Amino acid sequence: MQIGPYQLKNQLIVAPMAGVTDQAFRNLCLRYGAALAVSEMLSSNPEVWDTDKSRQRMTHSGEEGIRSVQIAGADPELMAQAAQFNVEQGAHIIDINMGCPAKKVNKKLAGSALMQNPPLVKDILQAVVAAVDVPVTLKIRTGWEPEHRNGVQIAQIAEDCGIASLAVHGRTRQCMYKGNAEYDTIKAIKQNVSIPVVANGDIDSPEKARFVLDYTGVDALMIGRGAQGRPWIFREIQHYLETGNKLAPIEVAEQRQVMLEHLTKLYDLYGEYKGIRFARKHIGWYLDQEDQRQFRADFNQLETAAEQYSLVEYYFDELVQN
Ligand SMILES: Cc1cc2nc3c(=O)[nH]c(=O)nc-3n(C[C@H](O)[C@H](O)[C@H](O)COP(=O)(O)O)c2cc1C
Repeated sequence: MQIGPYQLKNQLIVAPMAGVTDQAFRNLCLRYGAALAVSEMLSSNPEVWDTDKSRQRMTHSGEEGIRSVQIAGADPELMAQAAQFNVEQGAHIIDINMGCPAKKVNKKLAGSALMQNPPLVKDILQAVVAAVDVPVTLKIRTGWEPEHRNGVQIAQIAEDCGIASLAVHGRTRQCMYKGNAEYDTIKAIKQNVSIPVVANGDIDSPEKARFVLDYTGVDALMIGRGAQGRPWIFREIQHYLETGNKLAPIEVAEQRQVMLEHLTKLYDLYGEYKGIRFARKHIGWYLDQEDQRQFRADFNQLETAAEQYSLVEYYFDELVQN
């Protein structure tokens, strides 16, 4: 798939997930074969750019691959300024978030609430596309609510405004994360625009990836929660798409190495206090089985990076010995 001047090496993209897809996690996914990883959403409100959180999200040094930075907001002028600012900070692609149902975002009528207001969508897209020389991509849901699935209309507006590619999460705003993602609207969108379309929602296995590609005819797939605690899912899916065969599950030694590296990167990125809190979330996803419950409980009690690191090492040493 082509996004402006960038030819993606395959059809797999890491979904933006605030609080999850930081630089440490994006780099792991890219190493395991994802062609592109979209950053966590950044507010278009300049008043918050000077916070630790925004600064962390805007840092790209050490970042591998094509840098796609997501912005969120509802004011065309502020969105245009945010896009320019992030290009100055090193973004290669600007992604606009019209897919987020979070209350905090929607109160300000940003994220997926914008889909209720197609003229405003047009104003925002035109302003951002005109403001920067890099490709601008858009992420939407299928509509505002199940009775108003206006994804096709918004997609056509996006195409007219010069959006370089469109990712669609197969739920409406009202559905939040309930039920299953539906792919019929995504298929209809693909049939009604000529810009690249990316399918998103509930793609969590190689077989599901194959199914969604075939069913919708889209150009690429975007994977979010399926990669939590499993960044190697991109290798598994790519292998399956290429060969039709499933890879053996990841070896214990490799999983150990990935988790320990991930911990180190989290401590580096956030410092010890915040790093150990982020680590609890990620380690909980890596080791999420019922028989790993005691491990998780023990891990979550720890208050230093050194103890967390040692407990993960110990866990794997025990696993190899038994
Ligand atoms: C914890 C979390 C944070 C998210 N943050 C964002 C975000 O910042 N921007 C965005 O466009 N979507 C965000 N999303 C939505 C995802 O990008 C994706 O559309 C959704 O999770 C469905 O894909 P999945 O089933 O592969 O997870 C978030 C989802 C989760 C679970």
